[in-house]
Amino acid sequence: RPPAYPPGPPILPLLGNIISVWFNVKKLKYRHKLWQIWSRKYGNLLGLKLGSINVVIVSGKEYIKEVSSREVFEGRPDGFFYLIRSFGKKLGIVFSDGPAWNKTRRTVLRYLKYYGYSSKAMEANISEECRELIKLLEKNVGKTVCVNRLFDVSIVNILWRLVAGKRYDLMDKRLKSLCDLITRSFKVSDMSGGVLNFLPFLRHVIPNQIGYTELKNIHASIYAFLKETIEEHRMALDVHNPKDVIDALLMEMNNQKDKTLTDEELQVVCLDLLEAGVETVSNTAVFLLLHVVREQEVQTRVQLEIDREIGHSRPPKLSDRTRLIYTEAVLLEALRISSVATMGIPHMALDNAKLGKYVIPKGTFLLLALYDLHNGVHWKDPTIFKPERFLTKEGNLIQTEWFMPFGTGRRRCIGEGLARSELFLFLTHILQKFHLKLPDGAPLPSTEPVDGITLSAKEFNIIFERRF
Ligand code: HEM
Repeated sequence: RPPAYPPGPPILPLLGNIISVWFNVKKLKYRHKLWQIWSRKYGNLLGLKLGSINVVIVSGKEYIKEVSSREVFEGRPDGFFYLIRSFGKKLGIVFSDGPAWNKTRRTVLRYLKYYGYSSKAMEANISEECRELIKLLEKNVGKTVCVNRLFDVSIVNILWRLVAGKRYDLMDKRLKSLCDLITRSFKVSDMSGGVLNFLPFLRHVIPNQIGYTELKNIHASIYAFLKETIEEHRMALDVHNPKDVIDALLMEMNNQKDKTLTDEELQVVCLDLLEAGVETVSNTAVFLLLHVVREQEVQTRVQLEIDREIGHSRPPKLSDRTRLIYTEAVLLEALRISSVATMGIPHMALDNAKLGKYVIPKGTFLLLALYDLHNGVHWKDPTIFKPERFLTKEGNLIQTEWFMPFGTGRRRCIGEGLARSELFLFLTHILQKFHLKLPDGAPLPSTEPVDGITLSAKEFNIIFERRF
């Protein structure tokens, strides 16, 4: 028999699995939970049809690695949901593919590095944001602080200093509302694109109910901010002294012969960096606080390690990472247990391809089950926050292929180094100075996340107490 499409639940004409997905997600609350349950039933390659689109859920480290490493699966979906954020075209880095993606990814990385990415300047940049954040927390010592959006502006600042050469005050109203917009856009749907992707004509019938109106308005506001930023750069551009990534890309635009780099492309690149680089780190940092306030022994062990290896007279540095092994294990455990990018970013088959004993038709979306990889059967007591699982008996860090929060292969995250540095410096700066506790009588904050494009923590409060 010729190879078939991977197995899955029964497919209805026209709608495919949309109705059963809708009912089950309502019941289970999380899409990744449904994919997990169905994958256990049908296998590590779960074949679905959502509307007219084939969607395969890829589970287990072997298949996730295989899909991430084969060129034929290097595409990104071109469904309606993905393209409304980029003028109806495949632009930028995150949702483009082919030679244009490759060129843009390499160019942007080159300029990010030139302007300080992964260098000492980057460390100075993150450290400055940590100092500003500590100042803000100093003003709130002893008070009840809702921490869910605590890191947003700091994280935009770190990225924005490279991209646009500026930072904002942590209380800046415009930047805070920009961050709120990004957060809201991440809650409208999930990485599969939802109804808007699979039944896009519904936007003409029930635009509000399926999130179309909201997404359109959000993107219009974010683009207004980006256009203004780019215009300011264009007016002030000094061709002898480009100051940041936007300047460098504007110069490249002026000098190019093939006209491939357009204004729209530049705007989408900026949007990509903001969307991919802010919610992911911010939500993981908030989960970190959630876990260390819940697990007071973990918090104490990190503080003892900081006291022993760094002391109180100087701030933490990235070079301390090699000695703060337990703290590193805490970061890895937070990235594992809270896996904010539950299904990575969807890949798309660029041609018909064989995978295992099945055939994946051209145009199929492939969602990588990263949450399941990190919280599935491989891990002992996966729901328990246990940093020791990342440590050998001798106290060294364990590397495992069952852990790939940033993906793998040519489409892997370009922000891994930055994200890990940010998380390390935020956590150590905060725990060096403060003890984190819950307000009197408050219940333990829930580890149950809120669903969306990335998972986030439910609202909770912390009291920051000065340690010395
Ligand atoms: C905890 C933080 C982060 C997590 C968990 C995370 C996770 C991921 C994952 C799973 C992917 C998809 C890999 C794939 O398609 O196979 C990805 C892609 C990407 N990430 Fe991150 N990321 C984080 C932070 C960042 C930061 C700080 C930046 C900004 C510099 C960033 C920029 C990107 C970009 C541009 C892509 C698309 C790459 C491409 O399609 O070629 N991410 N990330």
